[in-house]
Amino acid sequence: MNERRCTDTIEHFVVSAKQMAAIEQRMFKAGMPVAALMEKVSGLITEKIMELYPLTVVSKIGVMVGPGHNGGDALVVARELYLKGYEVKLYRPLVKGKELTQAHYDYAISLRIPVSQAIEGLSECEVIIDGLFGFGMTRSLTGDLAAAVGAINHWSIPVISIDLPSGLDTDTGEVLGSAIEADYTFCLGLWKRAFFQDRSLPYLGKVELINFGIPLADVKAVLGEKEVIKTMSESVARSFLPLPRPLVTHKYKQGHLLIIAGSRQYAGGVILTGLGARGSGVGMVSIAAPTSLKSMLVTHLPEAIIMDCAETESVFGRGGIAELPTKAMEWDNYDAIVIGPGLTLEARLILPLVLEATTPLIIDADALNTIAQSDPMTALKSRSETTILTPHPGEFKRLFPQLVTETNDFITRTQIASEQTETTILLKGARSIIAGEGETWVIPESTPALARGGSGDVLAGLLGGLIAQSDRENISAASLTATAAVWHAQTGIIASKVHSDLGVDAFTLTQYLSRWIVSAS
Ligand SMILES: NC(=O)C1=CN([C@@H]2O[C@H](COP(=O)(O)OP(=O)(O)OC[C@H]3O[C@@H](n4cnc5c(N)ncnc54)[C@H](O)[C@@H]3O)[C@@H](O)[C@H]2O)[C@@H](O)CC1
Ligand SMILES: [K+]
Repeated sequence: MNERRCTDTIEHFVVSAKQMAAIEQRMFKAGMPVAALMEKVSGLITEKIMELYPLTVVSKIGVMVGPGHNGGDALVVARELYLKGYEVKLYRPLVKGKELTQAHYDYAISLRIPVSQAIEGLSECEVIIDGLFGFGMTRSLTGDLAAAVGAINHWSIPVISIDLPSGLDTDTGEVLGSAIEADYTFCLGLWKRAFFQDRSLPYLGKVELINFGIPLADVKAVLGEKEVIKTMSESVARSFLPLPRPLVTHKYKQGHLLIIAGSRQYAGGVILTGLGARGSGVGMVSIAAPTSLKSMLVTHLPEAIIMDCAETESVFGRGGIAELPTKAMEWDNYDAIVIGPGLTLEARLILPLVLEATTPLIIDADALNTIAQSDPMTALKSRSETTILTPHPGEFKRLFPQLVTETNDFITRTQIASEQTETTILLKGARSIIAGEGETWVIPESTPALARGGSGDVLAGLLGGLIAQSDRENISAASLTATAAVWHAQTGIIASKVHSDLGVDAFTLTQYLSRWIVSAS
């Protein structure tokens, strides 16, 4: 990988609870005192809280204290805030705790920081700090603990969770019994997997990583080569773009993308895919679509070469592609192919041929549903060139029903599916996940404004256009797929700032694709 694309910093790594514990142990073994690390981390959290809620605005702070080191962090934060002049009140539902946590509790009592015996004692607070459980949470919350979490979620008091909202599984983001719905979560040291699982998003609130100086060597030693999961940041994604363009070039040198899409029933998907490709900057776009769509496509995408295809009978109102013209199947003419949007299940007539193409292939929408009806593993594994699948969770389930039953973890699911099919997979969601060729990427930011029909068609075209014009010798398909996912998500964010979360229809989205690139300069 090109050196300027530095993803080797702490902010990029994503770990499981087990890996985090192992990394922490290496630091302790090397001599870092546990208590010193807790002081350092909690000092940084205290600063953040004071920035968010200065004493001039807020004075009463409630602190929930758990039995482990998450509770220890909370007690150090409570002490520091108390010493700064805040009115702090503790709630500690479990009397037994780890030694260091107990020591901090004893000291807090010696300072006369008040303790409430019931959660209701915190109901008058202006902010609540959740230090019940961190990555050591192993069992479901029940009894008083679950009741306390329920009470806090019911009040409208802002909650700040330390490390992660108590009650969430650190890896899968599942709610174990009951979980805090935080307004802010300060994730400590390294991103945990839960932050990139869609189901945990309603609990996390705004998230921030508190970097307290974990040595990179310890992270790498624990993760090894195989278990690395990284976030694709905007700056890294930008570094993967085919820029600057060479001064002397021509359209076919800037990539030629073939889009195979559309039907009479779903005529618009092919336009949106074409507009997504246009936004990618790709040199040339060819489109194979049913003949009745031709004049419409020429109107919307005058720059594209339209190859009209014989249509299937519209018995079910489908009017899909019956046959691809010979010209379309001269695969060597193309640098990438996108197949799927709006094809209907008539895709079965052409898909076997397209799978044989010796060109990078992006498979989306109805092409995925068609593959799901046959034997996906065999169909995909037999391909010689790069294959990228872009399912949303419904399509993923149709393709890999067994995996969905076997694992609750969206990241693991994507990784296994990629290994089994020897493809790169983009599992689309509020936090999209990409796995391919041994790499795993997660996309840290997006917007619900993108939850609109056609949004995926735009992404397929954008991704196809990017793959077609990129230096594939040096940039992996997984990196490019993650780049397209960041580009798409950030475009949604930019467009929603102008049009609101309700105003980013798929066409509007295409009009903002270049803004993300320009926004960096
Ligand atoms: N990783 C690091 O380098 C650092 C970690 N720190 C803190 O340490 C935390 C992890 O500490 P711990 O490993 O002590 O884990 P936790 O503080 O998350 O809690 C573990 C304790 O809770 C108990 N427990 C788990 N589930 C329970 C349930 N449902 N009901 C009742 N008890 C339950 C366990 O038996 C254990 O005693 C992190 O989240 C973070 O806040 C920081 O202090 C400093 C740096
Ligand atoms: K917590």
